[in-house]
Amino acid sequence: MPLILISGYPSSGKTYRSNQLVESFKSKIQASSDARISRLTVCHINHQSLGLDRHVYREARTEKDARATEYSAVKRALGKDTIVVADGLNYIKGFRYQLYCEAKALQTPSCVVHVGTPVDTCREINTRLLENDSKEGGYAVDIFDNLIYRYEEPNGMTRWDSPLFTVPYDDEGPPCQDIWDAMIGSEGKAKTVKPNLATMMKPATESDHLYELDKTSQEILNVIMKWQKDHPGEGGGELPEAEGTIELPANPVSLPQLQRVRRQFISLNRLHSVPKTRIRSSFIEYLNDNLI
Ligand SMILES: Nc1ncnc2c1ncn2[C@@H]1O[C@H](COP(=O)(O)OP(=O)(O)OP(=O)(O)O)[C@@H](O)[C@H]1O
Repeated sequence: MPLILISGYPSSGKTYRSNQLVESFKSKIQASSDARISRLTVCHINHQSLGLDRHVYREARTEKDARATEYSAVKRALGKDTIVVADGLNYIKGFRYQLYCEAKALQTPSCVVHVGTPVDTCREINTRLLENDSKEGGYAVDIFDNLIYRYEEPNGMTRWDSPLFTVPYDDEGPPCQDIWDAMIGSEGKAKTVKPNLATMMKPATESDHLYELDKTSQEILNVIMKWQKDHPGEGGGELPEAEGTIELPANPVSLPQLQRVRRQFISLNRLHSVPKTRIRSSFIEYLNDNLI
């Protein structure tokens, strides 16, 4: 069932907003006479429920383990009659992308709720929590600064961060009704999502998987660079390829920019392997999402 991915700076109020959302959804479920709705439950997954400590962010290894724990908890809960609220920093774009793929593979919708508390307010809250030695939270200052620095803000233009709901600090609550409509449907009809190429991925068995990822994505980059060279000054363009159309943005794309997206794609698909026959189309899809 649907995935609601919460994202925000450290101490921005992610749990505060998640609790509001969970309460609102529970009331809706309780009040519904539709059997498809009343059998739903809401699963709120966060550091507390997973027994994780904020110190995991001090080291790359412990942070990676914590992310893997969150990932498996979300994946497990998604398969049931459950609305999953993944309340975490979820600050890495690639991590949000992977969770989006998990939801999509189950043909269930997902959205991102960005807790848009400004940095200075987060810092004030964090300082207050630290001073009060609160059990509620508070990050060591260096960890807090580092997480702010690394935060990759959700972008509603990309498939995996959309629909995107932003909650300003002064708002009374998140737009619960809009989120409910997007995830469950205004008529209470369970929403389903069509799988796409990026989500129909199966673990690769080919031993040359990495080689293929590298080679195919480089070929696509060469096509783009050649097109840009042959069409100087032409803003944007659509390059029909055998397995998808590359949509180039109005401004020319530099090679380092393309290489960055390519590296991201390769590292994402090392974990979430795309079959050899779909590498080309998946990479085109990924480029189109990232070159806007
Ligand atoms: N919009 C808000 N209005 C009032 N209080 C808020 C708001 N946002 C956060 N708070 C308060 O700030 C404190 C920290 O909030 P919360 O624990 O939800 O942050 P968090 O982002 O989940 O933290 P963490 O990054 O540690 O998971 C809590 O005491 C919460 O009640």
